[in-house]
Amino acid sequence: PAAFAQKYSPDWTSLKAHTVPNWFEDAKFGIFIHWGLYSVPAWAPPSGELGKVDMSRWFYQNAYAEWYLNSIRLKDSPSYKHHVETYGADFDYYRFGQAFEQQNRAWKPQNWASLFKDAGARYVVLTTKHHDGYTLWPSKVPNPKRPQGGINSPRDLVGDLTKAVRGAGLHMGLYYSGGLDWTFETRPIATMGDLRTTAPQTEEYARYADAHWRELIRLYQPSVLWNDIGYPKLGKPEALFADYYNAVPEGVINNRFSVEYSDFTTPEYAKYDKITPKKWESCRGLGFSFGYNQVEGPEHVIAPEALIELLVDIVSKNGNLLLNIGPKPDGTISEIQLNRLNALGAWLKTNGDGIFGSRPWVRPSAKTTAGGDVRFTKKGDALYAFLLGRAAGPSTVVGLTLAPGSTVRLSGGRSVAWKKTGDGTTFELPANSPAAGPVALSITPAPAA
Ligand SMILES: CC(C)[C@@H]1NC[C@@H](O)[C@H](O)[C@@H]1O
Repeated sequence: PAAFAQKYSPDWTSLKAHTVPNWFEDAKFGIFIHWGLYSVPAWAPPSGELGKVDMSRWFYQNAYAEWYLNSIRLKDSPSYKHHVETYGADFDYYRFGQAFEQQNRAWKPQNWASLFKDAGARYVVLTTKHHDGYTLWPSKVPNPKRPQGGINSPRDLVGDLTKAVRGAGLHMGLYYSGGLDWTFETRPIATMGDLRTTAPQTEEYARYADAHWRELIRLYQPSVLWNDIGYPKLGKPEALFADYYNAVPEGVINNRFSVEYSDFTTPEYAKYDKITPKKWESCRGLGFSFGYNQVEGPEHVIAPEALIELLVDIVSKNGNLLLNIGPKPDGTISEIQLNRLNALGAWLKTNGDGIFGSRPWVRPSAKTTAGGDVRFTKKGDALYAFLLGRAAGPSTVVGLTLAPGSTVRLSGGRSVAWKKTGDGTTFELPANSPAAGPVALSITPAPAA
């Protein structure tokens, strides 16, 4: 057979012909995984969510446990104090590699794949190289700054998880820190300005990062290229993108190569407040960190109900939620993280019909006369209305008008009586609200507006 036509050429005009594939539009919910050497110390001051801590202090009290190496380079940080007390001032960060590699030998990736599938996730994104430069696959690309090695996992953690995730019917995406690599640049980052000036821009690093992305695409054909913190100016993203799409036509590329083209944007610990036509994906940890942080407790972790409502809100506005899990070095996941995944999975098992495969309606939200929040999605001939905040009994959605004879059902099929009122439509909900999460109503036919 003729070779596949190389549909994409290395120029923005050609690349802009790529459209977001349905699988990513339909997926709505993915699992991010931050796993690496930082998972061994697993320590950061839980100072607060990104965006809620003054940036002049953020780097000194960095809540991101995956930033441990940078944090201990700042000698007046709580992390440095912890490091000296726990490991000693002379303990080099990369020595955590021994514990990480020893402990993850017992890891069974299929346990993660089943857990994420049961949680309702449709795709997974794993860190392949975070800012510390350690690769979670046995890369054949030599690191010129680490001739002594110790910077590549001997076990193909990326390949093992990719195989298990695909075996469970989920898509597999890969994260790569293209913008920062602390084996190429050892100066600490204390300000946003440092973030820019410590991004390696040498030809040597550009070749290294490009070779890494190409190796990852060749070995794993990832469905998502989740680059982070930009890309070296001497890198050739247009060529990388064209080669990627020609190899993985249903692939998607995020906006953190910081070039003029992407398939989706990536608000971090943030979400948009209205329907945003360009596809977007909101990412966050369950607590304040992406890497596992052993000192995070329930007071730092999003509550189950808030997590479910977060997903519904994001989906009503054309987004996906990429929810992070930070595993321990041996691959086990903390109880509180499991608890949140199970809560989300339980709600989605009953109410996921209006989430997966849905698209935004003409407007994302409404209020009830009791002041409750409502979110909408559309799927086929049905409008889905999600009544947040444990709605129960007669509930009136303001400004919503149904066609005469419309059918309204609760998830699971029980029909719901409704009537037109002056303010909108009153639904006779069950007297007791569900265990956790919004009441989901399907309304057919979907009102026009
Ligand atoms: C959203 C997530 C991928 C975060 N991006 C910025 C990083 O500095 C941070 O550690 C984390 O990876």
